[in-house]
Amino acid sequence: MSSKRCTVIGGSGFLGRHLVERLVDRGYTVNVFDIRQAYELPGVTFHQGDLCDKQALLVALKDVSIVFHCASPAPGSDDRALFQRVNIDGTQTVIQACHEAGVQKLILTSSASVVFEGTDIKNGREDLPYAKKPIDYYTETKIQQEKLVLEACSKEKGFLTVAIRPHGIFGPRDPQLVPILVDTARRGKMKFIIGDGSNLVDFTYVENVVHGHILAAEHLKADSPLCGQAYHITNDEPVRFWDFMSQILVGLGYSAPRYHLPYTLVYGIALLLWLIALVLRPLIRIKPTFTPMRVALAGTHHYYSCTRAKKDMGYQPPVPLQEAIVRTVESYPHLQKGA
Ligand SMILES: NC(=O)C1=CN([C@@H]2O[C@H](COP(=O)(O)OP(=O)(O)OC[C@H]3O[C@@H](n4cnc5c(N)ncnc54)[C@H](O)[C@@H]3O)[C@@H](O)[C@H]2O)C=CC1
Ligand SMILES: CC(C)CCC[C@@H](C)[C@H]1CC[C@H]2C3=C(CC[C@]12C)[C@@]1(C)CCC(=O)C[C@@H]1CC3
Repeated sequence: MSSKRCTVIGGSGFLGRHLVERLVDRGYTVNVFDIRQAYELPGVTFHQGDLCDKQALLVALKDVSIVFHCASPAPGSDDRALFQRVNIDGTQTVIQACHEAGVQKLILTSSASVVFEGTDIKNGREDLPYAKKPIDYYTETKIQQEKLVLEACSKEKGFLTVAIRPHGIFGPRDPQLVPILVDTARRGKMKFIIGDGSNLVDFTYVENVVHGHILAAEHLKADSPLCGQAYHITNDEPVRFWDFMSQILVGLGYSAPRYHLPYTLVYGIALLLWLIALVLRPLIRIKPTFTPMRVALAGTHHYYSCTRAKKDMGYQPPVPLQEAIVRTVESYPHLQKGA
């Protein structure tokens, strides 16, 4: 079995597709497994299916030595059953399928948010405890998913696992950060800064996240420290949340937010709206823009140390933040003001 044959579960998604493209450039033979096929690429074989379906997975894992698992329901969803089914039950199925197919390495895309409880994290390391009160169902199931994958690591069985924890991924084709930001600005709701605007956050360029995944796959060996460990992968350049948002907005021709609102007030209102939406759900479906989760992310410090990734796999972010912002803004001409 060639060590350069791999399957990317979730390979039609934002991160997954960037990962697939880079793997192909590096001479890997790549299968994509996803519930949807979003594109075609020479040399890439697509397998459409649900990762909860072991038989479908086994076809995509045949003769493969590395599996990257970067599929998840969208974090913004409030469908608890879906998160449980895909992130927990589905990940268990992925692990079983890897065993049956003789896969040697499983690289999970986890999230730095597994330790975030809505309060400040400054230069957080991987040994911070998992959040006892995760901020949403997404985070709750990402914690369980990461535990499952790391516990499955077994040198005896020849099955090695590692978890990559990126934070705030952005870049070309991201369906989330820039589109939500622009939509909010177009509706005239990006006028306010939540809190004093000094909170530092990690935003990580997608190519740097891809680089971290490939380094992890190539350094994961029975005698390496990576086995069964989690690694933060960030741009290693914490930035003020509101400076980052303003740079993207101004780059696309919109005004930067200017007026300050107290964090506790906005968080309280977001919580109230969330409760109202919950009560009214049987009658009408309301999706507030400022959810408690988004307000917490916008108003607190949350940045992480990637010292462990530097030490164990020689990680350095290849694309600096300012260049990443320019590339991202240029990649969304259709979201420019007036377009
Ligand atoms: N976007 C971000 O800022 C961050 C994302 N992550 C993690 O990175 C990973 C990739 O995220 P994105 O690329 O942003 O999301 P995405 O939504 O663009 O991609 C996820 C892919 O998973 C596929 N998928 C979902 N359910 C599936 C199922 N049952 N079976 C097969 N495929 C399924 C989707 O069709 C999609 O193509 C996720 O695991 C996410 O939790 C972690 C930290 C930050
Ligand atoms: C309306 C504005 C106050 C905020 C607009 C931007 C947000 C959409 C994004 C800012 C931080 C982002 C983020 C994530 C999703 C998009 C943001 C909320 C994640 C929740 C995605 C999944 C993760 O694992 C963690 C990310 C943290 C940062």
